[in-house]
Amino acid sequence: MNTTIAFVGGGHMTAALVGGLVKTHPAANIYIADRNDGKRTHLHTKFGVTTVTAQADLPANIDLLVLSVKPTDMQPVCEQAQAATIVSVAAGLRLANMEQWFSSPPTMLVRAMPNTPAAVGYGMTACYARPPATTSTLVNSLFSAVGDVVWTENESLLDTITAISGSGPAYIYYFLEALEEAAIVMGIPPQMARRLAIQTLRGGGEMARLTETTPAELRHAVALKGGVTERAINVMEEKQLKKIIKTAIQSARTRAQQIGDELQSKDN
Ligand SMILES: NC(=O)C1=CN([C@@H]2O[C@H](COP(=O)(O)OP(=O)(O)OC[C@H]3O[C@@H](n4cnc5c(N)ncnc54)[C@H](O)[C@@H]3O)[C@@H](O)[C@H]2O)C=CC1
Ligand SMILES: O=C(O)[C@@H]1CCC=N1
Repeated sequence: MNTTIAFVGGGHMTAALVGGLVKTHPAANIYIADRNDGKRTHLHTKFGVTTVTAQADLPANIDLLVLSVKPTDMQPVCEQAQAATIVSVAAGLRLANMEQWFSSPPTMLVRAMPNTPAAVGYGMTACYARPPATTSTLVNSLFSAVGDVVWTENESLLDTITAISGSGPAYIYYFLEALEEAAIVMGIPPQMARRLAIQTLRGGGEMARLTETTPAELRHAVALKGGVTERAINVMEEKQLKKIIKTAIQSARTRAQQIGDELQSKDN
């Protein structure tokens, strides 16, 4: 992918995308605008990319512009944005809303929801394009360089996807914290506890990915009747852990929808 890619916003999500991208894409073709000095220094030092203070200082010949600021900071960024293909990774913000903000509308506008494991090539990104049912090869190559990509023709699904795979890494880290803390409380040395927890999560995920077996069947193959694991699963069932997780995810989806509503009502 020998294209010029620029990012507005050099925060967590951009750092993750660029971290994955530089493994296959020349750093010389990546530009990042961020008003924060520390973020610019960090990104330049770590990845060798070019950083600028203001969006207006980005080069004119950008093939792909990724807008990666907080949803509430998007309007002035869109007003200044100039590129044939523009991608927003902002949670909640709807494309119909964004379209009203461009003084120079792009030919292809995409709303994407990536996640931070893009940094290590294991990202998951969902995309929706305007006009609907179109896809962009350029945008697809950006996100497939850092993981898996799906396209949807239904923009509202992106709010749900945000709560599943956009936020999902945080749920996984939370579970990891719990696994690790349980191990330490029961006497395992901290370093070993982390290793046990991470490799178990990694192995479980990889096995679920590589086999045809369903997650429930994989679970039953571990939780033997009358055995050890069954006791733990029973406690999780009694405490309705699945219900808690589903309620939590619905709450995250509601927040994504709220962000979209708030930005829309600000515009009307
Ligand atoms: N952090 C995550 O896991 C994910 C974040 N997102 C989305 O990505 C976007 C960025 O999120 P983060 O990187 O986590 O936020 P962040 O707060 O870490 O980074 C935002 C950056 O934008 C910069 N900025 C704001 N306005 C600017 C402007 N006009 N010109 C130049 N720089 C400007 C800030 O200085 C900051 O460094 C958000 O819209 C969020 O919804 C999407 C998926 C996952
Ligand atoms: O929490 C957030 O708002 C962003 C969107 C998905 C993950 N982080």
